[in-house]
Amino acid sequence: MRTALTIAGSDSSGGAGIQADIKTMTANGVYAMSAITALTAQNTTGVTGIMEVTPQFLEEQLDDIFTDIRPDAVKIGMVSAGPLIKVIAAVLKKYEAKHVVVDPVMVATSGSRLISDDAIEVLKTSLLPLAEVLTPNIPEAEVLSGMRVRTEEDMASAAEYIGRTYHCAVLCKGGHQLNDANDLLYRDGECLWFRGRHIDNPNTHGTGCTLSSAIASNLAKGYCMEAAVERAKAYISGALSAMLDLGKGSGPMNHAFDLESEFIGTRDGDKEVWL
Ligand SMILES: Nc1ncnc2c1ncn2[C@@H]1O[C@H](COP(=O)(O)OP(=O)(O)OP(=O)(O)O)[C@@H](O)[C@H]1O
Ligand SMILES: Cc1ncc(COP(=O)(O)O)c(N)n1
Repeated sequence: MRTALTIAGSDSSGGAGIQADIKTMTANGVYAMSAITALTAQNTTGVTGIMEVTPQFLEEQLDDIFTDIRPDAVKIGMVSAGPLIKVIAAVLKKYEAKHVVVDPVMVATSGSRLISDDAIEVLKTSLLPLAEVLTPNIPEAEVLSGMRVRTEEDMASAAEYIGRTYHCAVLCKGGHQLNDANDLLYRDGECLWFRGRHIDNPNTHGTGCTLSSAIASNLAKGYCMEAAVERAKAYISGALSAMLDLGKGSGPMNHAFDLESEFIGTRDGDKEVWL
């Protein structure tokens, strides 16, 4: 079985972060491992607290993983502080990690800030150059390129600038802002559009985490970048189409849409009767 590692923050409500990544990797047929950068106390309405791990403890988790079960791909999500980013960069180099997917998480769907300003600078100088592919959404692409992104042409220009600067592929996601389901892949001087079907579902908590983990899983299984993105888009469309509706805010998706999940008891009026 192929293996994948997520380096990210824990989401107590289970829809984004480490929890979304492990569900996605499992559903995409790879063995999932995790190195946790921070605990967050959050639900679908917002993040109420962040507790970072120490850089030493993150390094210990990563050393234990790489010296035992080597990941075939690595996905990096929320890393809120510069010293943690430096540890990740050093470990990826030390173990010559393959298929590194970086989702440059900056702000949660609920609006909460998930990275400090100085950490963005460390991200740019030490982590982005190690990535095979970056997956910014539009606001993140604006921060990384210093450009305003308002049109599809702007998405292509920003992705090209980021790709040339950090020598990697860039998947600029249109979600929630320009065109929801249409993403642009810049790779080796060429732009390729992935035009998805817009799904009318307001519950999009964790879409970015899920897409990047699905790409990492498919790279781990040996698919080329274009096929990995295509398959990841199909997976996220399935998870959104399942129309799960949990929580008071922008809720999570159904990562296990392929598995049976209905209540098997019966109903007596308003009451659930257990078998
Ligand atoms: N309503 C939708 N219908 C179909 N696909 C969607 C929809 N919303 C988002 N997507 C897809 O989900 C993926 C994640 O994109 P999105 O822009 O939502 O990421 P993000 O902003 O980083 O997510 P997050 O909510 O985790 O911050 C992309 O492939 C995008 O096209
Ligand atoms: C731990 C963690 N990582 C990432 C996100 C971003 O996901 P979203 O923007 O969908 O809230 C999050 N909310 N929490």
